[in-house]
Amino acid sequence: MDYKGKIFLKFKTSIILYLLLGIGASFLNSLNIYYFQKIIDSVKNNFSWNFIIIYAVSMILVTVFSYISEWPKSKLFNGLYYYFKEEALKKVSIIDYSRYLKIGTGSLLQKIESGSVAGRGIYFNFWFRIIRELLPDILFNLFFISLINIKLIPIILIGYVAVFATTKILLSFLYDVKKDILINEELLGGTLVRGITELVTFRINQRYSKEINSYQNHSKVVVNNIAKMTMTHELFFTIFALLVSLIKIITIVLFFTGNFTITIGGLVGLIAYIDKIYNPIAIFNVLFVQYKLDCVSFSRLENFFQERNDLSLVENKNLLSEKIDSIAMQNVDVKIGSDLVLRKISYKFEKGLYGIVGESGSGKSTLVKTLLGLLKNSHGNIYYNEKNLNELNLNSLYDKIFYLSQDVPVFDGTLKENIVFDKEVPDSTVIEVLSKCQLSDFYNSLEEGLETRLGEKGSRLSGGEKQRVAFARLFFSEANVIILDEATSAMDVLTETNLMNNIKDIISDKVTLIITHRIKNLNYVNEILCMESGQIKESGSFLELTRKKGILFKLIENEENRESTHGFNNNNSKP
Ligand SMILES: Nc1ncnc2c1ncn2[C@@H]1O[C@H](COP(=O)(O)OP(=O)(O)OP(=O)(O)O)[C@@H](O)[C@H]1O
Repeated sequence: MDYKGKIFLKFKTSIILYLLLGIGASFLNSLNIYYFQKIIDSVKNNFSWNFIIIYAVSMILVTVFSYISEWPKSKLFNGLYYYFKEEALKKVSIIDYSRYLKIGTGSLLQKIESGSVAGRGIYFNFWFRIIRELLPDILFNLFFISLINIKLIPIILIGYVAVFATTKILLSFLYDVKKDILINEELLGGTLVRGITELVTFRINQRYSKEINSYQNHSKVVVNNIAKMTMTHELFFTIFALLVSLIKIITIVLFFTGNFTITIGGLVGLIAYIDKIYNPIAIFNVLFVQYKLDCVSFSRLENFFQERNDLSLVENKNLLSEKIDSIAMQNVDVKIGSDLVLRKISYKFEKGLYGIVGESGSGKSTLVKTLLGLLKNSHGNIYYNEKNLNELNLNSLYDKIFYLSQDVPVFDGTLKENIVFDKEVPDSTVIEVLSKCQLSDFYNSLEEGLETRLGEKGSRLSGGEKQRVAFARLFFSEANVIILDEATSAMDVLTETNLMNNIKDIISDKVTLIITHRIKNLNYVNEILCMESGQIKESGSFLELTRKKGILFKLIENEENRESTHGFNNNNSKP
């Protein structure tokens, strides 16, 4: 992806203004010195007001340019940083789901943060600075020095080589130190985020002392290296200042020994130019070290930008405009990495209720994620009505699917937002739905009612309450495929039964798939699919399968054993 072109188009006005103002200020600064030396010389000869006016105007303009520059500078500095993050968010919206799983959220967040800072560094701190400041400073200063005495140019150029070579040696050391700092800072970031997000796990497993120790070790390395880096920087600028002073002294000596002819004003101007002319070289070397490091961080973000997209979201044009009456899977295989997780699945779902059961890891969620188009089948075909899923535009499919995953189902918004999203719905209707979802008591306990914020990942709700809030969405959905992946797992059996009774009317005339580990009460579904090792091993009605005494029967037995082992049937054991 060509970011240079994209960035230029997005920030065209700010970039042009910022560069032109920088080039203009550089020119005016050099012009200013030139006229200063002219003023000094004119004192002895014939004094000229013109020189003073140009000198004054150039000084005033530099200040004005510098003030105006703050506008594009601020826009570019912040804009570039947020631009890369926005691009990352756009990428997440279309990335192939299996690639997203592979990268991992924590690592992705870190890549986006450090990549955005590095991307800004590459364009704003390196390229823009070279174009608006360093190159113009060199060219304009050389030009005006040549006006004072053209013979000085070769001497200045020799000085350039000396400054460049000396500073380069020091900076190779600086690069290694900075690289070490970056690596340890990333580790520090990772440890801190983990420590904050995993409070319960780490506290109960008494892991914090180990985490804090590891944090201290990395922070010690960072602090020491920053001190080393500061000293190298200072050494660098000290040596640079010494070199420039040496060049200035040589120039003055050459002048007084009569080795080249120049006016007093010319000498003053020359000394001022020498002060400025080597700065860009020194600054370039320092910037280049950071640029190389930024390129490493940015390339990680670029790799993410180049990850495979889900073409069904991006390119497929086939829309699913009609209602979904059936989903047919024909000989479907699904691989995650190199593992074959679903094998030869053939099944046709029609309007009605389907229970999907099986031991943990048997492939239930994978089956559902494949039907949702998140995971891609490596073999076989899936048809929604008669349309092949792999040729459908997924967004047109998602308009017709209601899905509750087993992950946290609510977000940090108000109770009402969590249920209706952006739809305009009267509060009274939402409150009615809350009662159907067994949430009346919960709702009545809220001081701010529907406007109550649920907190990050619904932190102020119990597990079962979160799931019931998510269920309430179903009453406002127009989907005709309903997929519930362990969506009632955190509810007690009575609440689950009442809730399922209340939604039965909504779900029974649709294609409804219910994944659950609570099997013995699953007699209300039309058909049950039993999965084992990524295959559908058994299917049929609850009665048929229990009579058959096959997998379903065994699963129910296991469930009952689990319950009695964990004392869930306490009532039975009471005298
Ligand atoms: N992101 C992943 N990377 C690698 N393997 C995975 C991934 N997700 C699932 N799997 C593997 O695929 C298999 C099926 O997992 P799946 O989540 O579909 O099982 P499940 O039947 O839904 O289990 P559970 O009842 O515990 O939720 C498992 O062996 C699991 O380890």
